[in-house]
Amino acid sequence: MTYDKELAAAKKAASLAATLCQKVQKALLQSDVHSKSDKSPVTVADYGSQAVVSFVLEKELPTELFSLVAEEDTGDLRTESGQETLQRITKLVNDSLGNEEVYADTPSLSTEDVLRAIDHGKSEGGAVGRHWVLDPIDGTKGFVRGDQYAIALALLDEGKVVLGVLACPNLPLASINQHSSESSHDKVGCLFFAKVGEGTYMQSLDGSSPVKVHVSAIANPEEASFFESFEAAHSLHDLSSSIAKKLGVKAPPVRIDSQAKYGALSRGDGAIYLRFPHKGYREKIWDHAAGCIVVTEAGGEVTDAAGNPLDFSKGKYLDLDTGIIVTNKKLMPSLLKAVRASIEEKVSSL
Ligand SMILES: Nc1ncnc2c1ncn2[C@@H]1O[C@H](COP(=O)(O)O)[C@@H](O)[C@H]1OP(=O)(O)O
Ligand SMILES: [Mg+2]
Ligand SMILES: [Mg+2]
Ligand SMILES: [Mg+2]
Repeated sequence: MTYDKELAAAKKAASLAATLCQKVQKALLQSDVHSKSDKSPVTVADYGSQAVVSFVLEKELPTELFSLVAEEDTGDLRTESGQETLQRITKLVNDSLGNEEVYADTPSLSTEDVLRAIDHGKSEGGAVGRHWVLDPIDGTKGFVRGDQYAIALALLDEGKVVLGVLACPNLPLASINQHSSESSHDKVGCLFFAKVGEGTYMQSLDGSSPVKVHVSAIANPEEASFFESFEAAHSLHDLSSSIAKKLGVKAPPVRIDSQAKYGALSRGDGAIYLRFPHKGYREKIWDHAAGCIVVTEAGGEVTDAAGNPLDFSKGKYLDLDTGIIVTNKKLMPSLLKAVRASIEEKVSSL
């Protein structure tokens, strides 16, 4: 079947990367968190995860042209002060791969091999051919806090997302909606995956059989709950709350980090996800590609604030009107109306 071997490789790559991230999150030292030039945090796990995914995809799909658009680059790791960090990343990567029987005989990667694997992620993407799209840790701030994060991997074919995998190591296997009990949150670690035209499935990261998931069927906004960023710096919480009020949503927002929001929405834990970055922020394709197909294949819709579908064919960035909104097909028309009204109010009050 189409993209079968690509999906199998993507699941394997994201699961291995998740194991690496879990190990680092457990032992996280302050010295593992560095600041990039845009002031966002990056850890040895972000780099390690990118190296592992890049290595596994190339190994598993040797006959295909390999193009990867990924978040991290090796600039800081090639400096004098980056050498110790690079050694640590290399050890982490070798430990993760060494634990896999199939790679046990592969010679250990050198620091140069690791740099090369990370640098594979330099592709610009676009509308022609196939490109893998990776966020090695989406929600680094959540990761550093000990909260939610995701390894998000998708495949673009001629500008369209054709498969997506979201590994969410800290997301409970049971629903996180407001009616679920705390005790049902004990078992964590979800792997969501979707292939175009074939639906979305979830399994546990430790390998249970996959179950098909669907977005919430709620049609009455009063019964809906909505997700937004944990970090207020990532999304305008006041705009989301004005939209929710207009719609008649009663429940308070559920704030969690990363594309785990798309995963949770795809299985109906909540019905709406609203994201309105501050002025001047440009959304990147790796922050939405996997989440988008996971939600749409589960029966949901993902659009910008003007109601247009997201266009992943323009390179690294998404050119968007104002924000991103996600919900089921029944709620979308009234949600879009509330979004427009709230944005107009905001503009006229300036
Ligand atoms: N200033 C910002 N505005 C919006 N999103 C941001 C900003 N800085 C980083 N991000 C990205 O937002 C996503 C997580 O945000 P949220 O948890 O709010 O959904 C991540 O992709 C994060 O990148 P990163 O992958 O580096 O963590
Ligand atoms: Mg980052
Ligand atoms: Mg991200
Ligand atoms: Mg990231």
